[in-house]
Amino acid sequence: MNCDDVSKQSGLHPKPPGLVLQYGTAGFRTNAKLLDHIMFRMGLLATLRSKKTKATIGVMVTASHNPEEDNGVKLVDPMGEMVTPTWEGYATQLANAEQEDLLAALKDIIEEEAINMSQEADVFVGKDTRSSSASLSKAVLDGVSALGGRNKDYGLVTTPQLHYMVCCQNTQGKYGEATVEGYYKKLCQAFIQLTKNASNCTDDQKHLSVDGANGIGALKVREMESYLKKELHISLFNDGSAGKLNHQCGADFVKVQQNPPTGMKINSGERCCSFDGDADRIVYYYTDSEGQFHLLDGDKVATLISTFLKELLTQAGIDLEIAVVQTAYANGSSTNYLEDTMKVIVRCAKTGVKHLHHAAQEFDIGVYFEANGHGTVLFSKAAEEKIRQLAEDSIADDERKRAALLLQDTINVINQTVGDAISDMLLIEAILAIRGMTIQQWDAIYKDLPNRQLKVKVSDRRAIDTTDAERRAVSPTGLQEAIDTLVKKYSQARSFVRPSGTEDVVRVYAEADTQESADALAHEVSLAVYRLAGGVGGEPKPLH
Ligand SMILES: CC(=O)N[C@H]1[C@@H](OP(=O)(O)O)O[C@H](CO)[C@@H](O)[C@@H]1O
Ligand SMILES: [Mg+2]
Repeated sequence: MNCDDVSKQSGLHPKPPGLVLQYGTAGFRTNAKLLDHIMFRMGLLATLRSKKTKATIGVMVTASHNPEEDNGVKLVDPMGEMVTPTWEGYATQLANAEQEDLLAALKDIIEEEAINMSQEADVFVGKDTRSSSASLSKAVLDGVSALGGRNKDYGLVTTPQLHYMVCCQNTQGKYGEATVEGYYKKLCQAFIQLTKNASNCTDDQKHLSVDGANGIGALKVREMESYLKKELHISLFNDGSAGKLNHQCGADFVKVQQNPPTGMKINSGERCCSFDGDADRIVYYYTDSEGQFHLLDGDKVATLISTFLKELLTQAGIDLEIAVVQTAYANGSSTNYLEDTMKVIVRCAKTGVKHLHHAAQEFDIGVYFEANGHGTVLFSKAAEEKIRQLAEDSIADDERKRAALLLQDTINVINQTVGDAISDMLLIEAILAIRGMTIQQWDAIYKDLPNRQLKVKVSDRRAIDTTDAERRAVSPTGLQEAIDTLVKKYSQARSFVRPSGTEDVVRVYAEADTQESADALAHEVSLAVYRLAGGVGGEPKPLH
C-alpha cells in the first residue's frame, strides 16, 4: 500500500470528526452532505475486497427510495450478490475511523484478511440520478485509484444493472455480456421468446403504465424500449423531466400509502406499476370502476411467479424443490395461500435482500420477495442443468419440451443477482400474457388482509432487539407482552415491531380482518413502542 497516496487522497475527502454511521440493511444511507468520506473509503474497501476475492467488485451510489437529499452506497460481491456480513463490519469500521486513524484501520483489515496488496483489483461503479451522485461516485473512484485499483465507471445505471455487470464480468461472460446493451438484449430476447407462447394477445393486453419514480428506472426503460420490438407498449410517467425523485410517487410511496402515485394518468381497470428510486423494486396496481385502488405487492408477485413455475415444472415432469422466501411483512393471506393451497415451502427471513437471497439459495428454485416488491428467483446450477437437458432432448414429448423451453426463457429474463424492477416487470408481463390473465384475475388469487405500517421515533432504536426472523421483540422488557395482549383484541390479527436499518425509526406492522382494526392495532402498538422504548416527540396519534 502506498501510504502517502492514501493519506494525500483521503485528505481531500475528510471525515467530519465524531460522525458515526452504520452499514445498514442496504449499505450506508443518510443526507448526501455527510457522505463524501464514506464514498472515498468504500472505494478503498472495494479495492481490498477485489484483491481478496481476485474478482471484480461493484460499488453503487444510491439511496433507493429515500428522499432526493439523501444518498448512500452499497457494495456488490463477485457473483452480483450483496457484500458478505464480515465485510459489512469492515465497512462500518472504516467509515467511522477518524481521519488520523484511517491508515491504521486499513492496515487492520489487510492483516485480518491476509490480503496480498500486489494482487490486481477491479471495481465497477454505478450511480443513480440524484444530483449528489456525480460527485459522490467521483469520490469512490478516487478511493479505488488511491489503492492502485482499476475502475470501470458505468455512470447512470439501475442498482440491479450494476449487480448484473459484476456477475457477467466474474463469470467471463457466461451470465451475459457486461454492458447495458448486453443486459437489454438478453432480457428482451427472452421476453420476446416467452410472449411467442401467448396466443391472441391484443394491443390492449400489451399495454402497461409505468411510474418511474422520477429516477434512473425511467431513463433505463426508455433506453430499453427499442429492444422490446413493440411486444410491450409502455406509457411512462414520472420520468424525471419535471417531478422530484420518489416524491409522492414510486414503489415505496405506493406500497406504504396504499394509494396511486401522483403524476400518472390511470384509467380504470388498466395495469400499472411503480419502480423505486434505483429500480430494484416493483409493485403493480389498478383502480376498479368504483375508483377503488387495488395494490398487487411483492407477495402477489411471488405468488404469480411461483404458480407459473410450479405449473411448468409439472408439465415438464421435472422434479425440483421450489420454495418462496418472505419476510415478516408478508401479508398473512399470501403465506396461507402459498402453504395451504399451492403447497409450496415457505420460509421467513429477516428484512433485507441479503437475508432472503441467502435463504433462497438453499432450494432448487427459490422465489424471494419482500412485500414492498424487492425480489427475484434463484435457480440452482443443478436445476438449470436439468431444464437445459430436457430442452435439448430430441426424443422428449412435445408438451414436456415446450415447458422446458419456457422455463429456459424464464431463466433468461430473470436477473438472478438481485431484485430488479425491469426484469421482474418483463417476467410478470410475460406470465400474464402467456396465461391470458388480467390484473383483476391475478389480484383475485387471494385477498390481502387489511394492514398498516407506521413509524415511531425513539431516542435510540437499538433499544429494540428482535428474534424469530424479527417477528418477536426480546427487548425492551414488556414490549412483546404488550403486543401479544393487543393482538388478542382483534380477529385474524398479527403485529410486530423492528428497528429500521435505513431510517432512524422503529417500524410497526399490523394486520387484521378489517382496515379499522389493522389501523387501530398499529396505533396501539405504536403507543406501546413509544412508552416502552423511549419515544421522542409527541405521542403517536390515532389514524382516524
Ligand atoms: C419494511 C420495509 O419495506 N423495509 C425496507 C427498508 O428496510 P428497513 O430496514 O425496514 O428500513 O429498506 C430496505 C432497503 O431497500 C428494504 O430491503 C426493506 O424491505
Ligand atoms: Mg431500491
